[in-house]
Amino acid sequence: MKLPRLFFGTNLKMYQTASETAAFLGELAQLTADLREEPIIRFVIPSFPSLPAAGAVERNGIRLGAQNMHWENAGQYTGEVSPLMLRDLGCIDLVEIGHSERRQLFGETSQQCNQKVLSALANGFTALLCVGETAAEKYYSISDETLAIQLKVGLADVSPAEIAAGRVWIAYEPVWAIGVNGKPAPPAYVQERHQRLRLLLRELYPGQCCSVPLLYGGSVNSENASAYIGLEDVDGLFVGRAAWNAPAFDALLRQVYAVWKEKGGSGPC
Ligand SMILES: O=C[C@H](O)COP(=O)(O)O
Repeated sequence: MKLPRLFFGTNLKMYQTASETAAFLGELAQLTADLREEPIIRFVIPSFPSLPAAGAVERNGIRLGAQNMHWENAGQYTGEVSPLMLRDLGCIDLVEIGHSERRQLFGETSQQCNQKVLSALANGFTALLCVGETAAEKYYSISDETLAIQLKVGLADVSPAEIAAGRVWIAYEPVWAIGVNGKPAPPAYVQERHQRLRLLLRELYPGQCCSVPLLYGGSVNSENASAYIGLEDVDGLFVGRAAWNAPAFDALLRQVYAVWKEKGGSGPC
């Protein structure tokens, strides 16, 4: 069985003001309007303050996400944003959880990611759970162990029904491959990790793992994107720097879509 859609989106991290985000999204919506009826899920994940402005833009089906979320609806958590606050905006489709910058720089644990995943699902959002090993974990050949822990803990108590509904996405992003100092991962290495993640999902959710798209992220650009999306177990790409202006996002998406169609869709499961 193949996943019937290509997943392609960007995380804007702590870049772009609200007005810049709205301009980016508006241009992107126009450029990619003809792709709306294609089997592609396009998504953009701006900063919190940009979400209302982004929500007001005509997006032509581009989904909008938040970069993080607390698991409680309200409470004494200075500086945090609750699911209730995101729901109230009325424009959020997905919530990104456990990006390596959150785990590495702000000490987020897999248990906290799990609370966020459960809360995101309970609040009607799609949960985009990010997993990835550090350079040290790779050096000690424990990448798969790290990924298994992050996945199993992150998805604890997520029901097969939630999985079947397609409301959990996984992004594999090796920490050492992300950002300006990142080193692009060899495609064969990415395929091995994705295959292991798929096997793990199959064990956790027999018969349902096809409903979970596996996205790859980390220094994706026009040079390497075709190789990554051509991999058997890569269902989509989660891009940073290379997709932060609308023409670049659009061009990369079209390049990737052509390769994805050539390989006959995503999967197998
Ligand atoms: O969320 C996106 C990733 O962190 C990838 O960022 P990058 O493509 O700039 O390395």
